[in-house]
Amino acid sequence: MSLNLTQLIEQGVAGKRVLVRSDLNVPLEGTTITDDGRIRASVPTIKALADAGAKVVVVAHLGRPKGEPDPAYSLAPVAVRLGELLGAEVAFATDTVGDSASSVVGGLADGQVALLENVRFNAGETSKDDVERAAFAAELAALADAFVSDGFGVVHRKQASVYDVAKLLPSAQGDLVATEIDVLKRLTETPERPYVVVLGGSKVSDKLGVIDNLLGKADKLLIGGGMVFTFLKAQGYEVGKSLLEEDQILTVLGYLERAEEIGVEILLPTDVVVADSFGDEASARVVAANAIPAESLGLDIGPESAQTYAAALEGAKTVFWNGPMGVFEQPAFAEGTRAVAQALTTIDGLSVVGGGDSAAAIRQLGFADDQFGHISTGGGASLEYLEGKTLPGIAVLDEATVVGGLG
Ligand SMILES: Nc1ncnc2c1ncn2[C@@H]1O[C@H](COP(=O)(O)OP(=O)(O)O)[C@@H](O)[C@H]1O
Ligand SMILES: O=C(OP(=O)(O)O)[C@H](O)COP(=O)(O)O
Repeated sequence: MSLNLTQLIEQGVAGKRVLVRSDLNVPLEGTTITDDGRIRASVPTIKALADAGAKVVVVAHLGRPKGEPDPAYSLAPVAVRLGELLGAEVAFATDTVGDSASSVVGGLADGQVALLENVRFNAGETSKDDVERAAFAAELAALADAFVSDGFGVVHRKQASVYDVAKLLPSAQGDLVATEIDVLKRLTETPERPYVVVLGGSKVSDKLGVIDNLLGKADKLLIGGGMVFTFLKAQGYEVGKSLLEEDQILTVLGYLERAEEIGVEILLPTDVVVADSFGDEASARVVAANAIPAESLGLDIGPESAQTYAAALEGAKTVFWNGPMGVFEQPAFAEGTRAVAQALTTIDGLSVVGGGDSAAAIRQLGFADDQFGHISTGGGASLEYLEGKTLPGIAVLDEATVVGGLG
């Protein structure tokens, strides 16, 4: 069992430098943060440590820069927002493990917070070479006396600031990671029935693994978004220019057959909103799902399907939703996502929304976070957990212990 945050704090963190891995990967337009959900979710762990008198050193990534500094991916705007949410200025280091980091961390008073520049500006962070990654992790570890893993969105990544550093410092699990895992456990171990899973979005092959694992657990699976068309094709329908993963058709057929055998309902849309080209709102129109014209592409589930899906969610006691039902970024293709979100707000039980785009979608459509049971900060991480995979950033903490206090 890994150490939790309270246990670490009880070891005495006052005056100690605690490195916190948070997931502050927020959407930016220029330097404007368009959804600060991940920063908000990271605040409680950082604040608990600061309140206990620790010198808190936050390490995080933004986007996928190529292992070298790239101003477009600077965390500087995030430091400002984090400071606003904490109610105290956050010292920002303009590098991750260089002179600026040393001097900022060295200058921290007890209870103060610093944020290091984007950890992915260093090739060692994401290197596939264990030695190179460990060397970079050692540079990070040199900045701190203890480590707290709180970036749930990255616990499925075997990266230096998530995995290797936990082997070098007394390490504990942060409260955000603990909460996320608790909720996901409820989805996999003893879900209250009926249990409905809604899957959409565009990363089709990423999500098929979850279907494999959840088929035996859920009562109903509702399919939306870009996933729809691989299913329709598997059933022998034409899908025009819609998103299609040809190499997954056989896998999908297998799921459809297994679902029928074990009595799990897989719902597919009966109508679809199509357009002549991607995002062409002017040409949006509703067609039957089995009659998608060859020259058009499906960008949302249709109104009849939206109603069917909302009805299928009625009375559910457990719901997991990952991936928007359509290209919600544009009003003409947002209604399917809105209908599912609306239905989720009426669930008398546990509703979990996972995935960066799904969370952004519900906020963009005007829903409030507290209308849902839990909004996960990790899309890929929650999917991998539900697939039954071992998450490196979680597993490594089970090996880490604090022996004899923090010294
Ligand atoms: N029918 C569709 N065709 C293409 N893209 C779609 C379709 N439906 C939804 N999308 C897109 O899927 C994206 C989100 O997918 P994904 O990243 O898988 O979700 P999440 O981040 O919630 O896991 C959105 O940008 C949305 O526009
Ligand atoms: O945005 C994230 O994941 P998500 O899109 O799966 O929710 C995390 O910050 C992880 O980022 P990564 O997928 O670049 O490792």
